[in-house]
Amino acid sequence: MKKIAILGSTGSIGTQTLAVVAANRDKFQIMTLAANTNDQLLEQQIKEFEPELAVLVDLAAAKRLQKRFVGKTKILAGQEGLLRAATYEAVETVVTSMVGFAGLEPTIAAIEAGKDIALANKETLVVAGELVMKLAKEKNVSILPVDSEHCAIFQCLQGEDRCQVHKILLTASGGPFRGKTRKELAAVSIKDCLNHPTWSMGKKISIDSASLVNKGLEVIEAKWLYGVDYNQIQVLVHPQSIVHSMVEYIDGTVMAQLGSTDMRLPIQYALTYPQRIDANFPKLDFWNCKDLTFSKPDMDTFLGLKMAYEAGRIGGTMPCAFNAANEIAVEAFLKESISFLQIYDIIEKTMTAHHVKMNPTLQDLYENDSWARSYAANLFSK
Ligand SMILES: NC(=O)C1=CN([C@@H]2O[C@H](COP(=O)(O)OP(=O)(O)OC[C@H]3O[C@@H](n4cnc5c(N)ncnc54)[C@H](OP(=O)(O)O)[C@@H]3O)[C@@H](O)[C@H]2O)C=CC1
Ligand SMILES: CC(=O)[C@@H](O)[C@H](O)COP(=O)(O)O
Ligand SMILES: [Mn+2]
Repeated sequence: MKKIAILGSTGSIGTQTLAVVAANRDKFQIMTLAANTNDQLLEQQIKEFEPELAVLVDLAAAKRLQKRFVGKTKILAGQEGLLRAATYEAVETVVTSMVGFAGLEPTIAAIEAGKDIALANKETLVVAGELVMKLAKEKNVSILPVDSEHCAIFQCLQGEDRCQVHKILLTASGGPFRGKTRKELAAVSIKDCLNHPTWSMGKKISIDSASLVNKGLEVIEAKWLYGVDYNQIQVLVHPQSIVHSMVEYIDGTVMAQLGSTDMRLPIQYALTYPQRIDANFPKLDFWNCKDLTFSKPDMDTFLGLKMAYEAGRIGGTMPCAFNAANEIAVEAFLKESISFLQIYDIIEKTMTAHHVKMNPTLQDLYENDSWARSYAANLFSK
């Protein structure tokens, strides 16, 4: 019985993780759950999975739940509660399914406490990949990728010599605006952005997929997970999202992982690795597969990917600034304060103004995240 914590249990990845657990009650036990504000859904989850500890970071939401909840589960509030959920003694694996930079602190706390990490929160490695991977090595904990592409790469690397990897072929759906011109992107709405062609996901990652910032974040995530150079990571637009990514070896062999567009597969694999267990979700049906196509991404239109490569190659605190500017811009876009294309402007201006610090400490990263957030916010709130 694997004992699990889920940070971000009320979100897209969190609820799908609970679906995997519900289908395999003999294999997994939920020890702690944490979310931000959604007390109604967290309460339902507590009733169904009976964790020992549940946390709402938002103090008002936690208070509401503490007032009405009767049961054995202890309910805590705030950041302190979140860190308790991440480091809870009996937990073996922490699923990091919170969104954004907020995922960094509890992930580091969980690694410090010796927990294996099923990593969905890609922002953690974008901001602090070098530090996090080093810490995981020191603490002898596994970082198991949940992101579908990174799970695919991980599977393609099994049993192989990593020194013989020629390149990683990272697939991208192209998002809802694949093929569109910059002019056409000017007036896109929130609803257009959230209409992802192949995946159903939380709002922030859906906007990131539309801007190709998500693919940029994934390039940096792959760099740290697999220790490759940026020129060894090639993005391929594959609109069908069936080939989840590939690895090309020095002899020209290409290994690919294919599967249905269902996040329960990578989530389950991260929780059962190195074993596989039966799927309780639809498998790929080759009779109904459309053509599998691959093409070059349009990085001159979808600047999110181009700027992420730049940020990654510069290194130091630049990916942290890139990420913070994007988070601020996406939040503003979702509040209808800026247009879609302004997301790119805000990232670009923040990166241009940023003074990079190489080999940053965690403290440096926190300071640079704060700096980039306020710089980015000032670009449109004046
Ligand atoms: N969705 C997907 O298919 C995929 C997602 N990912 C990555 O996984 C992560 C989660 O994405 P997704 O599930 O789509 O996001 P959602 O927006 O659906 O869910 C986010 C979750 O995080 C919680 N949360 C937000 N802020 C905080 C905070 N400060 N403290 C504690 N909990 C917080 C939310 O709580 P509440 O509901 O209470 O606000 C919610 O449970 C992201 O990093 C994303 O890039 C990666 C690959 C695929
Ligand atoms: C499901 C998943 O892993 C997402 O990160 C997905 O990759 C988004 O699709 P895009 O390829 O459109 O960014
Ligand atoms: Mn992905």
